[in-house]
Parts: sequence; structure tokens; C-alpha cells
Amino acid sequence: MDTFRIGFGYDVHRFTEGEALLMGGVKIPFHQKLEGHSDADVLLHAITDGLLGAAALGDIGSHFPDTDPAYKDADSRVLLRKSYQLVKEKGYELGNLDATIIAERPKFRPYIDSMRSSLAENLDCDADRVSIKATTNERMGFAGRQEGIAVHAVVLIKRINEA
Ligand SMILES: Nc1ccn([C@@H]2O[C@H](COP(=O)(O)O)[C@@H](O)[C@H]2O)c(=O)n1
Ligand SMILES: C[C@@]1(CO)OP(=O)(O)OP(=O)(O)OC[C@H]1O
Repeated sequence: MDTFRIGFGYDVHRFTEGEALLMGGVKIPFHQKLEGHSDADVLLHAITDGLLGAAALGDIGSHFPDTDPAYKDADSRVLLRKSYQLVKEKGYELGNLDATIIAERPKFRPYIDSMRSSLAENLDCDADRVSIKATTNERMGFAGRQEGIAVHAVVLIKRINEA
């Protein structure tokens, strides 16, 4: 069994009309929200995929299909916790994670610490293990045209020490 494994997650959701969006489990006031089958928390989806990927356990859509009405408007924190449980059952726990949100707007910096706390709570770890960053796309591409938001995440998992 490996001591460490690494995973990568990427997700994108499109903007639609709304009054707030969810990012990392935090509600952020904005004149648009993100569209999805679930609550469309794109940051949690990318991190979930990174966790599942690190353990070679498939991806978020294979566990929670967007064709299943059970996941309509699903709380992505629940999907994250269920996925992390699978990772732990395979004998691994979170080492650390690092994610980058790509969006022109809204400005995420004021919410970064709340997102880290929310993630740490849902992953039952210290916030020091969770890094979240944001960048614009310098007005280029779909993120630059403010059509949607993309997130990249890398996740390190480590073997659970049973000693
Ligand atoms: N949606 C965003 C985008 C960026 N930030 C913060 O602004 C800094 C500068 O962004 P650049 O794209 O010009 O590098 C960036 O480092 C973030 O701290 C943000 O909060 N929300
Ligand atoms: C989370 C799920 C399930 O509700 O739906 P979406 O919110 O559409 O998210 P996406 O990242 O496109 O794919 C995973 C889906 O299975």
C-alpha cells in the first residue's frame, strides 16, 4: 500500500440568474448563481474529484450521477463527506489540498478563510491542510467572459497510521 497518493480535480459550472452562489460551502452574495443538477458548488466538486482520483475511486459523476433525481439540488458538502468516507475506507486520510478558483467576479478573497474553515469542518481536519486561492483569467476564455467559473484542485492523501 502506498504511503502517499496524489489526485487532481477539475470542474466548471456556468453562470445563470440568481442572487448568490455557493463556493466551498459558503454563500456568496452575487447577481448570478452557478447552474447545476446539484447546488453547483464547483469548488467542492473539484476537491471531491481530487480526493476520489487520489484513491483511484472514479469521479463524482460515477458516484452521484446527474441523471439521478436523488441528487437534484444536492448539498455538495454531503457528496464531499460521502466521497471522503470511501477514501478513508480504502485506508487513506487527507494530507493536504490546494485549489484555485478561476473567475473574474465575484472577488473571493474576503471569503477564503470561511471556505477553508468550512472545508476543514467537512473533512474533519485542521484548516492548515486546506489552501484555497483565486485568480482572474485576465478576461480571456469562458471564465474571462464571465460565462462560468472553473476550479482546479490537487489533493494529497496519506495512509492512515493505525499504530
Ligand atoms: N475572482 C477573484 C479573482 C482574483 N482574486 C484575488 O485577486 C488577486 C489578483 O488576481 P489576478 O488574476 O489579477 O492575479 C488574486 O491573487 C486573488 O487574491 C479574488 O479574490 N477573486
Ligand atoms: C454533482 C452532480 C450530481 O448532482 O451534478 P452537477 O451539479 O451537475 O455537477 P457536475 O460537476 O457537473 O457533475 C457531478 C454530478 O453528478
